[in-house]
Amino acid sequence: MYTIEGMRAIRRHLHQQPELGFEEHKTQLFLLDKIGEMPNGHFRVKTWRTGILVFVEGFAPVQTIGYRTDMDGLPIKEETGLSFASRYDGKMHACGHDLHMTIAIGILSHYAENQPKDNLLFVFQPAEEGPGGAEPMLNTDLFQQWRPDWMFALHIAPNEPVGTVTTREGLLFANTAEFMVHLRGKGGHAAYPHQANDMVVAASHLVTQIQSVVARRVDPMDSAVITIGKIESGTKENIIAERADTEGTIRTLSSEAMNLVQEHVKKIGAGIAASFDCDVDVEWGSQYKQVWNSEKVASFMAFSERSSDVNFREAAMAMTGEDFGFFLEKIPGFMFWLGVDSDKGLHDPKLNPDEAAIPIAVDHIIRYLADEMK
Ligand SMILES: CC(=O)N[C@@H](CCC[C@H](N)C(=O)O)C(=O)O
Repeated sequence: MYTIEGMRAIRRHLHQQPELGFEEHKTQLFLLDKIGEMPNGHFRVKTWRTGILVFVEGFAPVQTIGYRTDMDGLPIKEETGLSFASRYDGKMHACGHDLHMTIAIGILSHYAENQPKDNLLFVFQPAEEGPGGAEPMLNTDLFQQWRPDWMFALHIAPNEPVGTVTTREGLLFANTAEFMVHLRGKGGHAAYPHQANDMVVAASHLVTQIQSVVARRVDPMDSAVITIGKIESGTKENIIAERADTEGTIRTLSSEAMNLVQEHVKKIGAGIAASFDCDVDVEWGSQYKQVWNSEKVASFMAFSERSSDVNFREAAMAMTGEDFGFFLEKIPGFMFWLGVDSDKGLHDPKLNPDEAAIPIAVDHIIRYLADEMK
């Protein structure tokens, strides 16, 4: 089994080579190497696109338990200044997937040397940040052939101290929908706005009106967030822009609120097109199902509560998204947060999770699985 130093080296290697969704080729090769180095007579290893499935045969199986990690990095320029910072300009493991993968490898290395009683399925899933690897992976014959009876996963929590584990029954993470709005008008000279059709002004109205959907359309007892994370428009201060392109994401606690918000984004797009006499095209990207923890989480919560190696607290719902929700829609299971104590949060260029959380998670999960396989 990997030592703490061994796991740290794996994490740092992965951290240096972040790859975007479905481009995790080097990550896949590196993980396959690590899996290949383990005593693996009872492992069956298959790849799917840039992902990996490892089926660990139990010696007296009555169930198959799945454990999933995501693999991709984000298009963020790292600013941590760490000696092992990303070597790929403009890409960073800023959502902790380097730790997630390391923890999965750490657990797997234990079962390489200690054949489990039940079957285990380790799911190394690509493209969590987009366009979404969970849903297509779930639908493969390969996954269905090894389909677990239940499964679980973790996500790092920068705002929680190391040693803290939190989760809850029911909704943990929100429904999400990415959207892109493309506005097309007529460019021109800054001094002659009446001869042009300014897409900077149209996009500004669009962004402001979209924010009013949450304030004035969603039931305040429900909840939603719309973030426009990107606007691209214009070339120079004295040229009226003929085009503007925006990208955003919608987060809701209920699927009803998601339908309502999407309808209103479309209506606002049509309204902007009419009032600014321009073309507006609303395009939808990845849409993730909520992460809904089944009753299965109760045994993990009870185990964590009585464990002296972690501090357990019940989690609040979060507006983060996770395509692990697609697995949980079809297979009972749960996700939990793992404290990594970073003063910078997820998707921040200075995110710096404390690596001390890695062996704590590995040990906690191995002991939990031992309890579940009794
Ligand atoms: C845990 C986390 O940060 N997850 C991402 C998931 C991205 C979903 C999708 N790309 C979208 O933006 O809708 C998150 O941003 O919450």
